[in-house]
Amino acid sequence: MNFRMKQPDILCIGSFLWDIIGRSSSSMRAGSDVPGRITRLPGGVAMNIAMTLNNFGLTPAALSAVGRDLEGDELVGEAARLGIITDYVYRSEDLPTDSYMAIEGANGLIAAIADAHSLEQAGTKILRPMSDGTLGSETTPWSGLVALDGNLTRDLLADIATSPLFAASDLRVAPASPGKAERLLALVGHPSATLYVNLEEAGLLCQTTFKTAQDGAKALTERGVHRALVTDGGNPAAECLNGDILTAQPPEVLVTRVTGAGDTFMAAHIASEIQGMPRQAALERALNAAATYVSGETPS
Ligand SMILES: Nc1ncnc2c1ncn2[C@@H]1O[C@H](COP(=O)(O)OP(=O)(O)O)[C@@H](O)[C@H]1O
Ligand SMILES: O=c1[nH]cc([C@@H]2O[C@H](COP(=O)(O)O)[C@@H](O)[C@H]2O)c(=O)[nH]1
Repeated sequence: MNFRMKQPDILCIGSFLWDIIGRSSSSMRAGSDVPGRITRLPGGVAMNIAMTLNNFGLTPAALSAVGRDLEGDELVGEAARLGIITDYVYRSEDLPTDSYMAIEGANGLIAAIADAHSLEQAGTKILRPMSDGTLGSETTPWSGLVALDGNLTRDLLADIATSPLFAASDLRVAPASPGKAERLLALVGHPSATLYVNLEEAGLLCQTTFKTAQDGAKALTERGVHRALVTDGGNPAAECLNGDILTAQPPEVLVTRVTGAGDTFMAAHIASEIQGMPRQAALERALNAAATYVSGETPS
């Protein structure tokens, strides 16, 4: 087997796009026009998860839609440079590479727009390598890990929930944003999916608000989610599987960044389970890794 044909440890399905982030040290509001810095970084939830899994020593493969434009070439090149397998990405002739734009002031995120239209329009084409025999087929489906993000349309998520292509996979699912959290309702009732959500997203999925991660995880599984992991910032997180609830408290840290905390938690949890850690130990390691990340260091 040559290097290019390296078998992935996990398929990351969802958004691979460019994040364009404008940051200013001034406090901002709607209509502000202030000096600051504008950066462009690889982003999209599936890309963020893939990058973090890579930091934990895993080899992820991307399943996504990326345009055959300059932005797409650069994005695929950057992902490959970071160690992500990009051979299975659907490169569209007519759809542009997606992007996400956010404005952050001294007073936090002012607003963001996610333009994931190409991913949405490409639909099932992004899954072709799972059906044409490259990574699997209906008769011999992919039987490893899958990290799925909630940027896919609700219809495609509903197809995935019943598709024979995913019947043997260990499906780990993350919402794309609180605004898209409800799309994950398509996976309620799936026999083996694990959902990774924060407390707000747990509430959105259950059309209520929860006081603790424990309540959120319990309610999600009672509604038909196979396994739920719910985080709550610096407060205890919970995992519920078959009515059995585990909780653990993240260590106290000085917070210097929060964007990406949930992705770090999910990637560290998946990596810990691949290494054979039992449930409580995997939960604790993931909480430690995410706390280390928010404190400004790079966990591994
Ligand atoms: N203030 C904090 N102190 C310690 N750990 C934190 C803090 N905020 C986040 N974390 C870590 O990041 C994880 C995910 O954070 P959370 O805010 O719940 O998710 P999201 O980033 O998805 O909103 C937490 O479970 C914890 O491990
Ligand atoms: O509808 C979406 N919103 C946000 C993201 C991604 O999520 C990250 C920022 O989200 P947060 O601030 O919640 O960490 C960015 O990388 C962005 O590309 C996405 O894929 N889809």
